[in-house]
Amino acid sequence: MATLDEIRNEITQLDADLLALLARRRELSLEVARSKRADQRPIRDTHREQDLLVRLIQQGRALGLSAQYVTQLYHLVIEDSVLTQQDYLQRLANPMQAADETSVAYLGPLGSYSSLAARKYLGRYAQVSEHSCSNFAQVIEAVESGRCQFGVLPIENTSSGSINEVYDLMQQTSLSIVGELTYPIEHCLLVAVPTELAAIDTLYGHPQPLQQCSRYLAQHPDIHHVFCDSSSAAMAKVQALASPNVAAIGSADGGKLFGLTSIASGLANQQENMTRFIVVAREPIEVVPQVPAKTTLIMSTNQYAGALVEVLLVLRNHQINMTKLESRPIQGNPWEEMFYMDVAVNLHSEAMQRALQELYPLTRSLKVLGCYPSEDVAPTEIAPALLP
Ligand SMILES: O=C(O)C(=O)C[C@]1(C(=O)O)C=C[C@@H](O)C=C1
Repeated sequence: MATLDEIRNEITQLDADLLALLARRRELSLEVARSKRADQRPIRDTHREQDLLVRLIQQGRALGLSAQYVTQLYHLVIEDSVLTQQDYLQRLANPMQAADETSVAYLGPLGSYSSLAARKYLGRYAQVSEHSCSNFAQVIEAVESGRCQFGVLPIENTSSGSINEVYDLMQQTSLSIVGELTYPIEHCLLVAVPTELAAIDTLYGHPQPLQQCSRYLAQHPDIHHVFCDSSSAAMAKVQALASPNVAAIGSADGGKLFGLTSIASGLANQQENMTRFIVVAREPIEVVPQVPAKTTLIMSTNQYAGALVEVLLVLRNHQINMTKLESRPIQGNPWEEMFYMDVAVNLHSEAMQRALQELYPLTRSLKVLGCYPSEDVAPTEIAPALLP
């Protein structure tokens, strides 16, 4: 019988082979992207994906691998392939995004959810210079002034809803939205020294995570909450205090940067706790027709009954799918509302251009905040009839 070391050596070698194969697969998907660019075909081909998944499930079964395992694996592989192709085509169309180096501003020092999201979004750049800010307005200012190429701002959370301050800042700025990403949020109670929940009397946290964990925190009414500018500021505070009576609320990954350990996890009201971030830059980008796009609009409607309905009818008549509608008061004009809208369409598509022509006379003000690649790579489901 082989020794444990021998078996592990074989696993190590196998893993290296798997990675080399995945890297080769990625190279091939880039070749596909080049060919699709030449004949203007969309990146996504769900028929091809269905065929591929059905075949792989059959092959997997013959090897003793479950359909669920194979499907999960390949959803990930295909997502990577689609994103790699999108990124390639987008860089060709937007030379400003083709450089190896970039800079980004976000809320909170290293370890904040915004910093983790920024790192994920800019993962393909060889070098990223990071600027941490202590509020959202500073993030906007860092990009407006040209000190940073990108700003990453949270816009909505599945648990606590829209982040109004960011919507309000977007009313004022000349920046464009050039990207989006959704980042999973896992809130934990983080401590600096070994302790237990019953000993905690003070909890440091950013108001957003505290709100997202309101139900859990309501079960511990004796714990006093102290608001901080960011989750990292809360973690730094707890690290500095090094007391068994204090904790911070934040991600386990972020906590590690401050030497903190988690004593309770999964605290959010909603189990699927995700934050959607927008990425802003000084110049708008172009989204190539092969890449699914989203456009964000901000508008104020005329003050008569049914004005918003008319706007929505224009979208419906052009078969434009609205993925988000948010209203915010107009600063300085009590009782008047601004509407933010995300629509799943390219700004330069014929449908959107026609809709805009009809929307201008129906609105008092209308501004396009940006058109950017949609990050959703919805996994292809296999029609039951095709299941092997
Ligand atoms: O075959 C293609 O057209 C590809 O783009 C490659 C690929 C894949 O990774 O297998 C990726 C996206 C498509 O939706 C289908 C398949």
